[in-house]
Amino acid sequence: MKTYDYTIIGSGPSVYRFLVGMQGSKKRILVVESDNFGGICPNAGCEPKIFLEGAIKTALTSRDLLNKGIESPAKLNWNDLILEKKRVFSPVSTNNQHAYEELGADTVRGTASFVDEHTIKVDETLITSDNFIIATGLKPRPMNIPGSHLFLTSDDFFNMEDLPATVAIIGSGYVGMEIATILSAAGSNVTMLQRSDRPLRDFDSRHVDMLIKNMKENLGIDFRFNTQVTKAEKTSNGILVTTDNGQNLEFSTVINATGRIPNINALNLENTKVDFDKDGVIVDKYLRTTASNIYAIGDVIKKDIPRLTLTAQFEGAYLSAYLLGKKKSEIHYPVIGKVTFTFPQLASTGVDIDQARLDPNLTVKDIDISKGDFLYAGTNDYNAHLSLVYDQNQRIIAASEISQTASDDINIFIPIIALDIDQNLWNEKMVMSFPSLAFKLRNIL
Ligand SMILES: Cc1cc2nc3c(=O)[nH]c(=O)nc-3n(C[C@H](O)[C@H](O)[C@H](O)COP(=O)(O)OP(=O)(O)OC[C@H]3O[C@@H](n4cnc5c(N)ncnc54)[C@H](O)[C@@H]3O)c2cc1C
Ligand SMILES: NC(=O)c1ccc[n+]([C@@H]2O[C@H](COP(=O)([O-])OP(=O)(O)OC[C@H]3O[C@@H](n4cnc5c(N)ncnc54)[C@H](O)[C@@H]3O)[C@@H](O)[C@H]2O)c1
Repeated sequence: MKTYDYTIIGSGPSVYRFLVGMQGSKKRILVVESDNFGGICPNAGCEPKIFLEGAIKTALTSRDLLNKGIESPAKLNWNDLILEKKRVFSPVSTNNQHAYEELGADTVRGTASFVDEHTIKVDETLITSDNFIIATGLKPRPMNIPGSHLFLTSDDFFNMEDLPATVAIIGSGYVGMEIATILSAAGSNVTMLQRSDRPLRDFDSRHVDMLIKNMKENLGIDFRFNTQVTKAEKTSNGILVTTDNGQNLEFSTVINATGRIPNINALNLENTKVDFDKDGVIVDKYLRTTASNIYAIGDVIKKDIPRLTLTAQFEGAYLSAYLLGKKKSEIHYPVIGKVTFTFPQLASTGVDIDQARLDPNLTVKDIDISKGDFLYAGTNDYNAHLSLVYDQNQRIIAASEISQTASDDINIFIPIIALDIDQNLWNEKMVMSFPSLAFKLRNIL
């Protein structure tokens, strides 16, 4: 039986960066994947999502400019769009498997579970390894209510060949809000059923309110807050859902977007000393679990920082450097940018802006970047707004933007915060392209 130095369970973005870091080390590495190689991001997450978003954004931008220079807005054809997505993304898993092999790893398909701390079973085959790395990510949170088997998940959404006439999305987090934008732009009638009164808790609440107003007014999305679905049943026309406030609502399709939970059930962690709870595998500041030869990276670990592709990759890169002795210090996360790819987009970086508004030592500047000195800093975007947080030294420590270009604009603020760039440095060392938001910052850093 072949034995390995490192066996990795899962093959998502965290693993890709780990393998890049281990390249040339001569370590014997195995990657075990139960589903698609490359994990969620390139198969049923960020990448197919942003592919769909390209067409969606074009159509919605043209709608926004109707009678302002555009005569007939672009109309989406869902069937064509989803077929094109399938054509482009069908080779992704195989390509990733090959890429991992080219990086020096063996690969095997199957579901891994621990037999003991040095052995896993992949389907019926036993594999031994000196060390393991758990990188199994998250999976959709099941809803324990009658009829929940009728609901689709985000994985199903990416293969939905027919556009539903009416769709309910349960949960208004990142996944729910992005799917709602895409489906409503394509022509579905969308209703959001949200348990609390506040979606997207990670983002500035004022900008979230602006986003919801936009999604209601421009996309016609119906938001129902403080609403929980208590049961669902099949009807001749679709699915009838009942809510805790006594509503009976019928939809062609219902999508469960109530969050994602650590994908650890199949691992049989009970056969190891690895500690875990409902929020994930517990690791120390070196990404070591409580079993001395088992590490964990990516979305599956219990952490306070956002669960995103690039934070997962950062952990993969850190762990490879740590295991090769190139890095001895604890993991220190960099300044992180977060985006929801809605229309408009919402993006932020740095400290929590809602908290900053309550802190007497901090100043928040709210800027309408669709008007005045900032006019058309982005595109012809009539809803653009930027909030910046300054510390006592007048240095920017956070930014939040809602606009059609927020996902790119936020990247201006990441180096400003991470490298502590002040007004002098900005104006002396850099000339931004013009017209652009970056250029318009020349007087406000
Ligand atoms: C709809 C959607 C959109 C997203 N959009 C964005 C975005 O725009 N930007 C962004 O930064 N992030 C986005 N994310 C989050 C991003 O996809 C994740 O943060 C990232 O994929 C995490 O990488 P990972 O390496 O932790 O594992 P994952 O990508 O989650 O991969 C884990 C892999 O482990 C496999 N696995 C699980 N259990 C086992 C087992 N027992 N044996 C073998 N294999 C196993 C799974 O099949 C999976 O392929 C999105 C997520 C979703 C769901
Ligand atoms: N653009 C991006 O970067 C992006 C996009 C998609 C996903 N992601 C990542 O994927 C992960 C999962 O995102 P998500 O949107 O699935 O989860 P989430 O936790 O962000 O959102 C889930 C939402 O569902 C609501 N909810 C929970 N139970 C409910 C119930 N019973 N009824 C009604 N509402 C309910 C919650 O209040 C919350 O608003 C996140 O970690 C995120 O970082 C990122």
